[in-house]
Amino acid sequence: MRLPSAFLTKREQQLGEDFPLFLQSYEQPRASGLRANRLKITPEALHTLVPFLREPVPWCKDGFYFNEGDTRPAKHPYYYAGLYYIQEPSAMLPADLLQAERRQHVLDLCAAPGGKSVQLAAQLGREGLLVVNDPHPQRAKVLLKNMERYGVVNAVVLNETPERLLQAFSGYFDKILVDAPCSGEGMFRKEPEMAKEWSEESVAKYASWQAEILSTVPKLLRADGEVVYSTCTFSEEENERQVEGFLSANPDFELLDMRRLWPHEVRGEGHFAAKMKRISGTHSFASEKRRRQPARHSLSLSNSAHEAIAQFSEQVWQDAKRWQEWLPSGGYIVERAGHILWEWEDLPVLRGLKVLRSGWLLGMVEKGRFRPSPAFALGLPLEAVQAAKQRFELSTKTEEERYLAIRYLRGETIQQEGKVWPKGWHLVSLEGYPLGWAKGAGHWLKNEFPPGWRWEDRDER
Ligand SMILES: C[S@@+](CC[C@H](N)C(=O)[O-])C[C@H]1O[C@@H](n2cnc3c(N)ncnc32)[C@H](O)[C@@H]1O
Repeated sequence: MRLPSAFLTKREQQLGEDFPLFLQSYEQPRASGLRANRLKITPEALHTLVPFLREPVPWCKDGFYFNEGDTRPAKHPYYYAGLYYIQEPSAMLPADLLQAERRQHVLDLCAAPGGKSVQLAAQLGREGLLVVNDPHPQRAKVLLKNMERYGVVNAVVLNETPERLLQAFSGYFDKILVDAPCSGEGMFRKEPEMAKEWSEESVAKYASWQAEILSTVPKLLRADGEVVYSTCTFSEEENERQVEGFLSANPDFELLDMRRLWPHEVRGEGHFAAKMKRISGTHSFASEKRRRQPARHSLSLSNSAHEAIAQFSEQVWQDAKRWQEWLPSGGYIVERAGHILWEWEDLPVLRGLKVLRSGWLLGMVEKGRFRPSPAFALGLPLEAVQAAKQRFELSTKTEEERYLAIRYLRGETIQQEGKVWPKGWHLVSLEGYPLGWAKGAGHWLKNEFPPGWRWEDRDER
């Protein structure tokens, strides 16, 4: 691979006698990894279920290596059920360093496509609020899709600049991840095109953007809150210098931890992460920004919406009220223009912000009928799958079964000899994990797996 000479000179100055080892790392195959999605499955259970996992990633308890040559993990029905996220191993470091805790307010400021957001969501569990943001409109859409695919129910997805978040979230967050846009020097082995675009000017340009993004953090973070700043680049200007600049501009913060992963020292492409904590000050969320909320667990639904969901719940679970059991605690149901959502109770007023999603989209009420969203299925806990009476269970145990699962994921209508499906909604699951919806129509099962989410390789069997 041809690397820019100014880039090599900089690394030589930075690494000294380790520089030849660094250079040699470009001749090694790159490391590939995936991470168990704890919202669905433990790493131990995933390891038993999936044959292609290799050793654990040392700095991430949910991560594993896999060999690119053996398999394509993105072409497995388990991937569609959100059981794992394919992630470059060193990219697993920053969220593990931040460690979100139950009931916290967490912000992923530069979040798309959402690898670290899913990781933070799993740490948070179904309690607390995860705000994920990306200012790039198309990337924010991918971020939303990933939140839904991975069963994250307590995320707010925004498409904003950091500065504009202040109007709603000043002093609101316990933890913030700033996985900043960077010159991507750690991506050259994976995407050699990036090496061609690299220049000293681009490093300087990113460094100035990073400082600007970081400058909003103190205003968004509460007293004694923590921030992790990370990049997938090597330059000191984008890493240590940013941390130094941040700490000198904000003397109420201290450095808790700072780590670098180098590709010649670990199996990974390289990453930088620094954790800082606010040690003094009284910065706090202005309570007047809280919304006037209905009581906890309350259902502020119109009668017609209530009836429509009850009818749907009776079809799937044979009980009109059963659907409410699957909602996390600490939130409430809202209805907006026919959209039914579960939202976290502590959400501030979002007026004026570009909101792609403000919680768990359960579905829509159209002409008096409830249409469940794909996100509703994928966010359901496993008990909800077990309890479903109208359920279409798929498997990957035999070739035939695996092929049927792929046919569902491709969006095909399902017909099976001698099989009759009662009318109404059926929850589709894969070995007990929720996957989507289908509609019974006698000898047919109409596929409701959404077009943008489908298995695309037509030749795959
Ligand atoms: C390194 S990527 C984030 C990767 C992501 N954290 C993940 O793990 O999947 C950086 C992101 O920052 C976004 N970005 C660019 N300018 C930004 C800004 N001024 N403020 C916040 N995010 C920005 C980019 O659109 C990009 O999606």
